[in-house]
Amino acid sequence: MLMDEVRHYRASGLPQRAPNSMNNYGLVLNEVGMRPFFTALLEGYLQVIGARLFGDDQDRARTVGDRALGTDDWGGSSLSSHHTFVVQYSPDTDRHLDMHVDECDVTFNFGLTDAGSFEGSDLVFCGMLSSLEHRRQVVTYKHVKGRCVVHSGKRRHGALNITAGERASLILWTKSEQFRRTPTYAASVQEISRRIEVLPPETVCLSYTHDLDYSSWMSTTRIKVVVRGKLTSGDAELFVEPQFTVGDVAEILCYGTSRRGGSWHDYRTHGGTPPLASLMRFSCKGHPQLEFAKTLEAYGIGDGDVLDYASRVVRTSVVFCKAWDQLNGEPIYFNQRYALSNNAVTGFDLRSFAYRLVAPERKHTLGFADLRLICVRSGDSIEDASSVAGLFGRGESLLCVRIELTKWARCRPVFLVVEKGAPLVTHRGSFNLAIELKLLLFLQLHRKEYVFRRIVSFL
Ligand SMILES: O=C(O)CCC(=O)C(=O)O
Ligand SMILES: [Fe+2]
Repeated sequence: MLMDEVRHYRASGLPQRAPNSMNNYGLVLNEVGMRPFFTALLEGYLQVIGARLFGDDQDRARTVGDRALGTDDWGGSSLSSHHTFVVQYSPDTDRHLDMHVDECDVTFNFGLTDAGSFEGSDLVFCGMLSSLEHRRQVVTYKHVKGRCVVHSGKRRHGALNITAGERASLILWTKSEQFRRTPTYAASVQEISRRIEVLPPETVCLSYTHDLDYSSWMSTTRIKVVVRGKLTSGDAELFVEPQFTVGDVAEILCYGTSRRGGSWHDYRTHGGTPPLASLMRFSCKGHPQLEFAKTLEAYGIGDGDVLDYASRVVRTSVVFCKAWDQLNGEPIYFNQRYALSNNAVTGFDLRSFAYRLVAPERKHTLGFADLRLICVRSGDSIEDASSVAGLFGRGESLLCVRIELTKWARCRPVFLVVEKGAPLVTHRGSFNLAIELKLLLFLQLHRKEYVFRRIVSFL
């Protein structure tokens, strides 16, 4: 019945937003008139359970049956508010949920789908946020319809890929405002330094969104796919991480080699034009002309991950962004991308490109000679004859290039040069995902294929 309501609401066209910052599919039930019902559920039933499992020393049970519970006080004795939503997964929408902790103190997660109607999508629980073992696996759970999993919001968890069918869960994130004001709370949500982890993290507990060291732990095994006779520039090699889906790689090739062909999603749902990649043939392990899917199957390629995807496939390039303010502030909009396809790109190429970007805005008042590029790190002017690849400092993954106009105006376009492939950039002591990776991550999560097509090109 609840799922019927969710479907009806979603079909109604009434306003709705994503259930939380990580799930895109589902519905916030509190926002469609159901808050009072779930408040009653919390007050009538769940508070008691919260107190027994995560309450103060008087309320908290020490054992369940003859097993030690081993939980701590997470404000379960005074749970007072809730954020209640439904999340949904399917192979074509949200496929998985990256490792995370919740924005709450105690989470109640009810399975809404028959276990037989989906495959995969197990919930994986790892350690507590502030423990040395927070990236070690503790238990894996397969949802059962009608059964509720109760866990501390601060336990690291995530959902594995769903490989078939659909799954939905009803989730109540509950909070204790009272507990949040205590010093115990402040101490227990301190993230521990990665440096003092005793055992190395387990891959399944790594988060590509939250772990700065994610890529360094991921498998480096990769295969080489050679694309023959499809590119005007000749044969090309593509390195592929084992986690890639067939679709991920096919899409890259598809976008890189041709703008023709439909999207995988439309093709699977409605038929019509197949994606170009499905018509392509590849060579692998000495077998020429293998169908793409077969090539990757031969290597047991699994599911994809966008950071490695970006780091292995989309190589160094120059991203032109405009920002009116701080150099490392959020750029106001994404403007244009210049692919550094080889080491031969020179300062002159960059300046010509920059000129094409700036000139239309300055009407006809800007001559080519009015424009100079400055490497922000060194403060040096970039000479026309210099190699752009050589501008990256050792180990540096972000290089800012400022455009200077001899006739200076208030608005200064700022150009960022990003070496894709390094998910992190350090600038003035802060860590950030490189802009392109943020975009890729966003696009991967939101599956905005039309935008994706515009920014990813095969080098
Ligand atoms: O997929 C699930 O059941 C868990 C979802 C979850 O962890 C969350 O929304 O916080
Ligand atoms: Fe969660």
